[in-house]
Amino acid sequence: MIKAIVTDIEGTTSSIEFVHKSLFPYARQHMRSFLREQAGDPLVQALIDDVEAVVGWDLSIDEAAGVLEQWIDEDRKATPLKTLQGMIWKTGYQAGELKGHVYVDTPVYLQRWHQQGLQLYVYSSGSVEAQQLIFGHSDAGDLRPLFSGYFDTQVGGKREATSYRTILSRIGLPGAQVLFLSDIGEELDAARSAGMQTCQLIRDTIARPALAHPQARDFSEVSI
Ligand SMILES: CSCCC(=O)C(=O)COP(=O)(O)O
Ligand SMILES: [Mg+2]
Repeated sequence: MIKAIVTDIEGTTSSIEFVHKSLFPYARQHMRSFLREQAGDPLVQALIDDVEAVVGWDLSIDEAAGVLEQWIDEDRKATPLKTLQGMIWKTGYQAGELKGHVYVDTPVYLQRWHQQGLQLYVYSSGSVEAQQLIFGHSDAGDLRPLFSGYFDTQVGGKREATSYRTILSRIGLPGAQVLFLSDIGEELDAARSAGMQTCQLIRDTIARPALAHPQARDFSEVSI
Protein backbone atom coordinates (compact mmCIF):
# COMPACT_ATOMS: atom_id res chain seq x y z
CA MET A 1 0.00 0.00 0.00
CA ILE A 2 1.36 3.42 -1.00
CA LYS A 3 1.95 5.70 2.02
CA ALA A 4 4.06 8.43 0.42
CA ILE A 5 4.53 10.08 -2.96
CA VAL A 6 7.78 11.69 -4.06
CA THR A 7 7.34 13.99 -7.05
CA ASP A 8 9.68 15.55 -9.57
CA ILE A 9 8.87 19.13 -10.65
CA GLU A 10 9.89 19.92 -14.26
CA GLY A 11 7.68 17.91 -16.62
CA THR A 12 5.70 16.40 -13.71
CA THR A 13 4.01 19.04 -11.52
CA SER A 14 5.05 21.94 -13.75
CA SER A 15 5.83 22.57 -17.39
CA ILE A 16 9.26 22.20 -18.94
CA GLU A 17 8.50 25.38 -20.87
CA PHE A 18 8.12 27.42 -17.66
CA VAL A 19 11.47 26.18 -16.33
CA HIS A 20 13.35 26.70 -19.62
CA LYS A 21 11.63 29.82 -20.94
CA SER A 22 11.00 31.74 -17.69
CA LEU A 23 13.12 30.45 -14.79
CA PHE A 24 16.42 29.73 -16.55
CA PRO A 25 16.44 33.00 -18.58
CA TYR A 26 15.63 34.97 -15.40
CA ALA A 27 18.59 33.39 -13.58
CA ARG A 28 20.87 33.93 -16.59
CA GLN A 29 19.86 37.57 -16.90
CA HIS A 30 20.59 38.29 -13.22
CA MET A 31 23.55 35.97 -12.49
CA ARG A 32 26.35 38.46 -13.21
CA SER A 33 24.87 41.37 -11.25
CA PHE A 34 23.89 39.02 -8.41
CA LEU A 35 27.47 37.72 -8.07
CA ARG A 36 28.92 41.25 -8.25
CA GLU A 37 26.54 42.49 -5.56
CA GLN A 38 26.66 39.42 -3.28
CA ALA A 39 30.32 38.36 -3.59
CA GLY A 40 30.92 39.50 0.00
CA ASP A 41 28.32 37.03 1.31
CA PRO A 42 30.21 33.99 2.70
CA LEU A 43 27.56 31.59 1.30
CA VAL A 44 27.90 33.06 -2.21
CA GLN A 45 31.70 32.94 -1.91
CA ALA A 46 31.50 29.27 -0.85
CA LEU A 47 29.36 28.53 -3.92
CA ILE A 48 31.89 30.28 -6.17
CA ASP A 49 34.58 28.12 -4.49
CA ASP A 50 32.48 25.06 -5.45
CA VAL A 51 32.36 26.28 -9.07
CA GLU A 52 36.16 26.75 -9.00
CA ALA A 53 36.54 23.19 -7.67
CA VAL A 54 34.58 21.87 -10.68
CA VAL A 55 36.50 23.86 -13.32
CA GLY A 56 39.84 23.30 -11.54
CA TRP A 57 41.17 26.84 -11.24
CA ASP A 58 40.52 30.22 -9.56
CA LEU A 59 37.92 32.49 -11.17
CA SER A 60 37.25 36.20 -11.01
CA ILE A 61 33.62 37.14 -10.31
CA ASP A 62 33.04 37.84 -14.01
CA GLU A 63 34.69 34.56 -15.03
CA ALA A 64 32.51 32.69 -12.51
CA ALA A 65 29.45 34.43 -13.98
CA GLY A 66 30.52 33.31 -17.47
CA VAL A 67 30.88 29.68 -16.33
CA LEU A 68 27.50 29.74 -14.60
CA GLU A 69 25.79 31.33 -17.63
CA GLN A 70 27.24 28.54 -19.77
CA TRP A 71 26.02 25.91 -17.29
CA ILE A 72 22.52 27.41 -17.50
CA ASP A 73 22.68 27.17 -21.31
CA GLU A 74 23.75 23.50 -20.98
CA ASP A 75 21.07 22.75 -18.32
CA ARG A 76 23.78 21.48 -15.96
CA LYS A 77 22.39 20.09 -12.69
CA ALA A 78 25.45 21.24 -10.69
CA THR A 79 24.59 21.92 -7.03
CA PRO A 80 26.27 25.39 -6.77
CA LEU A 81 24.42 26.55 -9.90
CA LYS A 82 21.12 25.22 -8.56
CA THR A 83 21.66 26.93 -5.19
CA LEU A 84 22.49 30.26 -6.86
CA GLN A 85 19.49 29.99 -9.19
CA GLY A 86 17.23 29.55 -6.16
CA MET A 87 18.70 32.65 -4.52
CA ILE A 88 18.15 34.71 -7.70
CA TRP A 89 14.61 33.39 -8.29
CA LYS A 90 13.71 34.38 -4.71
CA THR A 91 14.03 38.05 -5.70
CA GLY A 92 11.93 37.45 -8.82
CA TYR A 93 9.12 35.72 -6.95
CA GLN A 94 9.12 38.34 -4.19
CA ALA A 95 8.97 41.16 -6.78
CA GLY A 96 6.06 39.45 -8.55
CA GLU A 97 8.19 38.98 -11.69
CA LEU A 98 7.89 35.18 -11.42
CA LYS A 99 4.85 33.01 -10.69
CA GLY A 100 5.35 29.26 -10.23
CA HIS A 101 3.65 27.25 -12.95
CA VAL A 102 1.72 24.14 -11.91
CA TYR A 103 -0.56 22.12 -14.19
CA VAL A 104 -4.27 22.50 -13.31
CA ASP A 105 -4.49 18.93 -12.02
CA THR A 106 -1.41 19.32 -9.80
CA PRO A 107 -3.01 21.20 -6.84
CA VAL A 108 -6.23 19.18 -7.16
CA TYR A 109 -4.49 15.82 -6.77
CA LEU A 110 -1.84 16.97 -4.29
CA GLN A 111 -4.72 18.16 -2.10
CA ARG A 112 -6.66 14.91 -2.61
CA TRP A 113 -3.67 12.67 -1.84
CA HIS A 114 -2.83 14.81 1.21
CA GLN A 115 -6.42 14.47 2.48
CA GLN A 116 -6.20 10.71 1.96
CA GLY A 117 -3.30 10.68 4.42
CA LEU A 118 -0.47 10.22 1.94
CA GLN A 119 2.79 11.98 2.78
CA LEU A 120 3.97 14.17 -0.10
CA TYR A 121 7.62 14.94 -0.87
CA VAL A 122 9.48 16.73 -3.65
CA TYR A 123 12.71 15.56 -5.28
CA SER A 124 14.06 17.96 -7.89
CA SER A 125 17.42 19.08 -9.27
CA GLY A 126 16.28 22.57 -8.30
CA SER A 127 17.46 23.51 -4.80
CA VAL A 128 15.14 23.04 -1.81
CA GLU A 129 14.78 26.84 -1.69
CA ALA A 130 13.79 26.88 -5.39
CA GLN A 131 11.25 24.09 -4.78
CA GLN A 132 9.66 25.98 -1.89
CA LEU A 133 9.54 29.12 -4.03
CA ILE A 134 7.77 27.52 -7.01
CA PHE A 135 5.15 25.88 -4.76
CA GLY A 136 4.93 28.85 -2.37
CA HIS A 137 4.26 31.28 -5.24
CA SER A 138 2.34 28.96 -7.55
CA ASP A 139 -0.50 29.80 -9.96
CA ALA A 140 -2.72 27.94 -7.47
CA GLY A 141 -1.48 29.75 -4.37
CA ASP A 142 0.76 28.49 -1.59
CA LEU A 143 0.98 24.69 -1.89
CA ARG A 144 3.75 24.25 0.70
CA PRO A 145 1.42 23.09 3.52
CA LEU A 146 0.76 19.94 1.46
CA PHE A 147 4.38 18.78 1.53
CA SER A 148 6.15 16.90 4.30
CA GLY A 149 9.66 17.45 2.93
CA TYR A 150 11.93 18.41 0.05
CA PHE A 151 15.02 16.75 -1.46
CA ASP A 152 17.53 18.19 -3.94
CA THR A 153 20.90 17.14 -5.35
CA GLN A 154 22.37 17.27 -1.85
CA VAL A 155 21.13 13.65 -1.64
CA GLY A 156 22.75 12.87 -5.02
CA GLY A 157 21.85 12.92 -8.71
CA LYS A 158 18.37 11.97 -9.87
CA ARG A 159 19.65 9.13 -12.07
CA GLU A 160 21.48 7.39 -9.19
CA ALA A 161 19.75 4.67 -7.14
CA THR A 162 21.69 5.68 -4.00
CA SER A 163 19.84 9.04 -4.00
CA TYR A 164 16.50 7.25 -3.71
CA ARG A 165 17.84 4.94 -0.97
CA THR A 166 18.86 8.05 0.98
CA ILE A 167 15.39 9.56 0.47
CA LEU A 168 13.76 6.32 1.67
CA SER A 169 15.88 6.26 4.80
CA ARG A 170 15.02 9.93 5.52
CA ILE A 171 11.28 9.28 4.93
CA GLY A 172 11.44 6.13 7.03
CA LEU A 173 9.37 3.92 4.70
CA PRO A 174 10.22 0.86 2.60
CA GLY A 175 10.41 1.46 -1.16
CA ALA A 176 7.29 -0.63 -1.80
CA GLN A 177 5.23 1.99 0.08
CA VAL A 178 6.65 4.99 -1.82
CA LEU A 179 5.60 6.10 -5.31
CA PHE A 180 7.99 8.23 -7.38
CA LEU A 181 6.52 10.44 -10.13
CA SER A 182 8.72 11.76 -12.93
CA ASP A 183 8.75 12.39 -16.68
CA ILE A 184 12.29 10.99 -17.12
CA GLY A 185 12.81 7.25 -17.65
CA GLU A 186 16.36 7.20 -16.23
CA GLU A 187 15.12 8.77 -12.97
CA LEU A 188 12.32 6.20 -12.72
CA ASP A 189 14.81 3.37 -13.40
CA ALA A 190 17.00 4.61 -10.53
CA ALA A 191 14.03 4.92 -8.17
CA ARG A 192 12.87 1.41 -9.04
CA SER A 193 16.40 0.05 -8.43
CA ALA A 194 16.06 1.46 -4.91
CA GLY A 195 12.78 -0.45 -4.51
CA MET A 196 10.29 2.41 -5.10
CA GLN A 197 7.07 2.16 -7.08
CA THR A 198 7.13 4.38 -10.18
CA CYS A 199 4.87 6.22 -12.61
CA GLN A 200 5.94 8.23 -15.65
CA LEU A 201 4.13 11.47 -16.49
CA ILE A 202 3.70 11.95 -20.21
CA ARG A 203 2.45 15.52 -20.17
CA ASP A 204 3.28 16.41 -23.76
CA THR A 205 4.87 15.21 -26.98
CA ILE A 206 8.39 16.10 -25.75
CA ALA A 207 8.29 13.30 -23.16
CA ARG A 208 10.14 10.10 -24.11
CA PRO A 209 7.94 7.15 -23.03
CA ALA A 210 9.76 4.66 -20.78
CA LEU A 211 7.68 1.56 -21.36
CA ALA A 212 9.10 -0.29 -18.35
CA HIS A 213 7.07 2.01 -16.08
CA PRO A 214 3.33 2.67 -15.65
CA GLN A 215 2.36 5.88 -17.43
CA ALA A 216 -0.08 8.73 -16.84
CA ARG A 217 -0.99 11.77 -18.94
CA ASP A 218 -1.76 13.78 -15.80
CA PHE A 219 -2.21 13.18 -12.06
CA SER A 220 -5.79 11.95 -12.53
CA GLU A 221 -4.35 8.86 -14.25
CA VAL A 222 -1.83 8.07 -11.50
CA SER A 223 -2.84 4.83 -9.84
CA ILE A 224 -2.17 4.76 -6.10
C1 LIG B 1 12.57 23.94 -8.50
S1 LIG B 1 11.99 24.58 -9.98
C2 LIG B 1 13.41 24.56 -11.03
C3 LIG B 1 13.74 23.21 -11.47
C4 LIG B 1 15.15 23.11 -11.96
O1 LIG B 1 15.97 23.96 -11.68
C5 LIG B 1 15.52 21.99 -12.73
O2 LIG B 1 16.68 21.84 -13.08
C6 LIG B 1 14.51 20.96 -13.08
O3 LIG B 1 14.79 19.85 -12.38
P1 LIG B 1 13.76 18.63 -12.17
O4 LIG B 1 14.60 17.68 -11.38
O5 LIG B 1 12.57 19.14 -11.43
O6 LIG B 1 13.43 18.07 -13.51
MG1 LIG C 1 11.38 16.18 -14.66
